[in-house]
Amino acid sequence: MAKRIDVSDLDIFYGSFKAVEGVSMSIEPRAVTAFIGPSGCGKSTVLRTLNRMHEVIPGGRVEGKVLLDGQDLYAKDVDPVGVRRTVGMVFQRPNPFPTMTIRDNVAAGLKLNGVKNKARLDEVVEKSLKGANLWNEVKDRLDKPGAGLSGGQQQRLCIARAIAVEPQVLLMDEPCSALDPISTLAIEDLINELKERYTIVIVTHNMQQAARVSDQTAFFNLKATGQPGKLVELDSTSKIFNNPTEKATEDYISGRFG
Ligand SMILES: Nc1ncnc2c1ncn2[C@@H]1O[C@H](COP(=O)(O)OP(=O)(O)OP(=O)(O)O)[C@@H](O)[C@H]1O
Repeated sequence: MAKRIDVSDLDIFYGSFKAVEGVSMSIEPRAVTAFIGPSGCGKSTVLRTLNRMHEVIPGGRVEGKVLLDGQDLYAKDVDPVGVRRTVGMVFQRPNPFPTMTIRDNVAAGLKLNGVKNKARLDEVVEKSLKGANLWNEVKDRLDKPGAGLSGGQQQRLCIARAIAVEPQVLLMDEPCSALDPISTLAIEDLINELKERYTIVIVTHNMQQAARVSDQTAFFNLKATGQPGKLVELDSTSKIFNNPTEKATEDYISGRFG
């Protein structure tokens, strides 16, 4: 089941550096939310707080709240590993486990969770690869290494790996930036299908991509280097691109930024 995310008064730090300040927003389930904004404004940093990956970085900490369907992800009794299972992540560069077979790449998370039954694993591998629109291309080479696939196929393999453990939210940090236009379209089509089942948040530098794939867009900005990034506005994608409330958003969208 897709889940809703509510962020309130979030400040994010790297050691003593406050990278992001005062973010409050709601991310709708079964929809795609795009994070846009200039380099260094904190898009990836905010994304990583949504599954507690930020604190993996030495000195990384947050103040404020992130609620997943009302549950505080940063409450004392919450296990961050469980959070990362519920809120999956796909990275900028496709990062399949290179020597593992395609099948084992997809099954890796389940095996870590203790699933051993081969029939069950095969079933999930097929379902996940179908879900990632990769099954037809790899069904006859499941025992070949993941590294032998094209970049676009590897990224779809990473998406299959992420959805195999049945997360409720998928975070994507510039998932197409290392891909050619055809692979990019395949991933965008896939995002469009996946949003029927998942809450999706995508960081993208490509404004056309944000306009194509997202339902909501969040624009982040920063006043100057060394200052914390802030959320300027979050609204429906058509509003942000056609009639934003804030002048800073309009300047950025229309290329007058900087
Ligand atoms: N591991 C880190 N250690 C210290 N500071 C970091 C780290 N990662 C990011 N920062 C700082 O946090 C701020 C926000 O960075 P972040 O990568 O989130 O921005 P971004 O909007 O995603 O940028 P880009 O579009 O260039 O990827 C920047 O000032 C950056 O230098």
